[in-house]
Parts: sequence; C-alpha cells; structure tokens
Amino acid sequence: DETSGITTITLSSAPANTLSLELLTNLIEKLRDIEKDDSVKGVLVTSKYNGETFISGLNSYDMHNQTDERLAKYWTAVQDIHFTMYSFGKPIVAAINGDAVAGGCAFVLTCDYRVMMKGKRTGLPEAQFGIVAPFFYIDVMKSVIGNRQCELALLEGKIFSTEEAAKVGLVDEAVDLNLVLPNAMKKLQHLVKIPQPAFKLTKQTLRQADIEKFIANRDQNLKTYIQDLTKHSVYVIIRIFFYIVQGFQN
Ligand SMILES: CCCCC/C=C/C(=O)SCCNC(=O)CCNC(=O)[C@H](O)C(C)(C)COP(=O)(O)OP(=O)(O)OC[C@H]1O[C@@H](n2cnc3c(N)ncnc32)[C@H](O)[C@@H]1OP(=O)(O)O
Repeated sequence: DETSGITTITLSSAPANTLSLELLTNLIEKLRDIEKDDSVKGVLVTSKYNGETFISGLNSYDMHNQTDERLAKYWTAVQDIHFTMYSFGKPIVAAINGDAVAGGCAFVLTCDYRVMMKGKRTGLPEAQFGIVAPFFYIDVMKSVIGNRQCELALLEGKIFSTEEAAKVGLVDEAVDLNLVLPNAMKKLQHLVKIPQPAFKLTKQTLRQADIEKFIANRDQNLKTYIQDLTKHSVYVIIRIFFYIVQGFQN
C-alpha cells in the first residue's frame, strides 16, 4: 500500500507452507529488496491457508536423501531467513492465521509482534523428533519467553495451543480468526509511526548479542547439520511424518 508504506507478504506454498528451498530463496530476496526500498516502512506476514496452516516447519523433503551440496544450500537458506528476519531494520508483524510449528514457530519468533488465531498450535517440538533444535531457534525462543519457560518448553518439545502460547508470551495476542489480520495491521500501523532510526537502533541493540553469536557459529552449525542429517535423516524424517499423522504430544 503506497500511502501507508506497508507491504503484506502472503505465504502461499502448497500444501501447507513448508519452508522449502524455493520459498526461502524467494522470501530472502524479497526481504532484501524491501530493506533497501525507502517507500516501504513495515511488513506484515500472513498465510494464504487462512484458518489452517501458517507455516508447517522446514520441508522434510529438502532434508532427506539430498547431496551434501544440496543440503548445504538448504541449510544456508534456513540460516539466512532467520538472520534476515531477526536483524530486519523495519517492523515486521506476523498475522498467524493457522498452525506455526517447528521452523514455523522460529520464523514468527523473529518478528516484532505476533497475533495468532485461537485454537491453533505453535512451538519447537524437536525433542519429540529425537533431535536438538538449531541453536538460533533456541536463542530466539529464550529471548522472547525467558530462560525458564524456554527450558520447560524445549526439554519436552512442547507444542503450545495459541492460548498457552499467549500466557508465556510466545505470541502477543490470541484472537479469533477474523481479528488476526486487523489486529496485526493495527499494531504495524502503530510501529511504522515510531521514528524509524530509533526503532532500528533499539532493535539492533536488543538483538545484537544473539546476532553476533549467530554470525560466529553459522559455519560450524552448517557442518554439524550436514553430518547429523547424513547420519540420522531417515530416523528424523520418519519421526516428523509420524507427528504429521498422529499429532504432537501436548
Ligand atoms: C536435523 C535438523 C532439523 C532441525 C530443525 C527442524 C525443524 C523443522 O521445522 S522440521 C519440520 C517439522 N514440522 C513438522 O513437524 C510439522 C509437520 N506438520 C504437521 O504437524 C501438520 O501438517 C500441521 C499441524 C502443520 C498441519 O496439519 P493439517 O492441517 O492436518 O495438515 P496435514 O498434516 O494434512 O498436512 C498437509 C500436507 O502438508 C504436508 N506437510 C506438512 N508438513 C510438512 C513438512 N514439514 N514437510 C513436508 N510436508 C509437510 C503433509 O504431509 C500433507 O501432505 P499430503 O499428505 O500430501 O496432503
């Protein structure tokens, strides 16, 4: 919208907005363009699958049965989206109109404000898959909900209902579906009116330690990811699909 300076990104990767290499590559490019475009003041992110899924996590197919080169490309994109969103110089608000699990939860945690539809699910279930969540997923959750709540959640791979997520501050508002977009937009319209250099610097200052840690550790994390997936991918993928079919333990 040219008058408000707000851009809406509607994720629409069938069937359930998995964070595939293609989706991530397009999104990173779009966000980098927006960052340079002075006419854009803020970004609202939502999903085409209104009332169903916001993001169903990383794409299982991109993590299984791939060459090391392809795995590296995928994981670099996973790291890049995290870093690009978390260090984004303009306000980003998530209008979470469906489930946002695993990589989907980490994605919304990088935003500045989260409005989520009641009765849906979010959280980092990696422990239920028998794996450790990437350190930058853990760090962003810790910075949003605090160390103790993060321990309670991650040690058991807890999947929160929207209402539970709102109680611990994992999302900022739990609302009926029809209010997700309007409430998210209202918050964003407020955020874009804050003097932008102050907004950007304050955000940078708050997030600087995590960003520096991320930059220092990303190469090692990429190596570890490729080794782990080469060894364990069959097991991990089977667990993920088990939870797609059976649902997560609450
Ligand atoms: C080793 C390093 C990895 C470290 C970090 C990992 C992070 C991750 O993000 S791993 C991926 C974790 N994601 C999940 O476990 C979510 C799995 N999905 C679900 O639990 C559900 O799909 C849902 C709760 C998000 C939505 O449920 P529902 O509305 O009932 O939709 P369906 O389960 O029928 O799913 C529709 C369709 O989408 C396919 N799908 C869903 N998630 C994924 C995925 N992550 N990767 C690939 N495909 C996925 C699902 O199989 C269905 O496909 P069809 O059967 O062909 O319709």
